[in-house]
Amino acid sequence: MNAMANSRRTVAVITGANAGIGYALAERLLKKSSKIHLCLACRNKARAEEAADKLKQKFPDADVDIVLLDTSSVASVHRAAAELRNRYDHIDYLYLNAGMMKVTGVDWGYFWRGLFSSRVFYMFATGEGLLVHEDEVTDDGLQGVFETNLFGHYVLVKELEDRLGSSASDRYNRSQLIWTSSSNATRKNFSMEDLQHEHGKDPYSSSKFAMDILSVGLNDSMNKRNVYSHVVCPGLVMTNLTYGILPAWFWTLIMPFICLLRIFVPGMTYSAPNGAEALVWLSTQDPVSLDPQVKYQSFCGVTGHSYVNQEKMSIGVDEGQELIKKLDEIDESLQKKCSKN
Ligand SMILES: NC(=O)C1=CN([C@@H]2O[C@H](COP(=O)(O)OP(=O)(O)OC[C@H]3O[C@@H](n4cnc5c(N)ncnc54)[C@H](OP(=O)(O)O)[C@@H]3O)[C@@H](O)[C@H]2O)C=CC1
Ligand SMILES: CC(C)CCC[C@@H](C)[C@H]1CC[C@H]2C3=C(CC[C@]12C)[C@@]1(C)CCC(=O)[C@@H](C)[C@@H]1CC3
Repeated sequence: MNAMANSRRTVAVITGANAGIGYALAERLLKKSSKIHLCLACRNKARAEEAADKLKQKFPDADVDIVLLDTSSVASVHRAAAELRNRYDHIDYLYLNAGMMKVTGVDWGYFWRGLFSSRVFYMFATGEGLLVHEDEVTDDGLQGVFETNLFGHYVLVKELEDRLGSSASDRYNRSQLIWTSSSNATRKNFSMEDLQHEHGKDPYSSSKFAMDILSVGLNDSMNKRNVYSHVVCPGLVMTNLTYGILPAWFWTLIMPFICLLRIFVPGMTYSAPNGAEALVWLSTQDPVSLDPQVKYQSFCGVTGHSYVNQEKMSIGVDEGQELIKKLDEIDESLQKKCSKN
């Protein structure tokens, strides 16, 4: 880890760290170096404490604490950011991982047609068009998937700006923003005119594509301050998110099939530690040498070994700037609403 060589402690904050990929990431980071200070940013105190206790049991010397953060509430994001600013004068790694997807069903007709078509492997790798989604409106009046996956994280980054990077070009002052995006992110599901995806059918894909655009925009505006942003796809991982699509027993039953499918679709990482591969790998890289136009994917071989693949994206810096401008407008209008109440 690049900040390790410095005498001050290395701080990593992980959102959605109490379960799934976020928790596996926490474990893998501690396995790499028990000197890292971890902060689990979670929405539920009991679940966060349980995860922190589990980590401390496995790594008795580890420095692990929690902060309460609900990315679907701007007030909660502001409170969490204030708490994090209080505790740390510098954040080295900010993992923007918390996320949700509300699925009401699988389009099995589309699945069977896809199975006997040329798009079969693409279908397994991206899940594009296979799921039937729903969304909700948050107390902030925003679309739930948009606010949870993207907007709440954007506000967090903004609020933590003075704890990220530094204008001094010292490499130990660098910070990395690492977003858990998805191979399911597709341009055709995203519109700048319908950022929150109020009128579309795939809010998850839209929020993840917006994440890819945002990361490109943030590099453009923040690299000069030594802040670097990258996106990751962990592959298809068995977590509460996938158990919301099909039951756990089903996924366990078809595990041999999924492992075999890795010959053609290496994104079938299946386990959370495998899925965390690219997230861990990024923390070991010099961010200056990384390409902001690449999505870092966790891949897995048939024998079960995980590795990182790089997939080129094609996103304009101007798109990134436009998205940031629009997110700032939403943020301002929410702040105005709050100050009136
Ligand atoms: N599983 C997969 O196949 C893939 C997952 N991803 C992405 O990986 C990330 C992690 O998901 P995964 O581990 O699979 O799923 P899990 O459901 O296991 O974990 C999601 C984490 O995010 C937290 N979370 C959800 N909503 C909020 C919120 N409003 N505020 C704060 N935390 C919240 C959950 O908290 P709680 O436990 O309280 O619900 C949990 O800790 C997500 O961004 C997801 O989109 C990307 C590609 C594939
Ligand atoms: C394999 C089984 C016999 C049939 C399962 C069919 C679908 C339910 C899955 C096939 C590809 C999967 C997939 C995802 C969800 C479940 C599938 C559609 C994701 C969209 C989950 C969230 C992500 O972010 C993507 C990376 C996944 C891509 C693959």
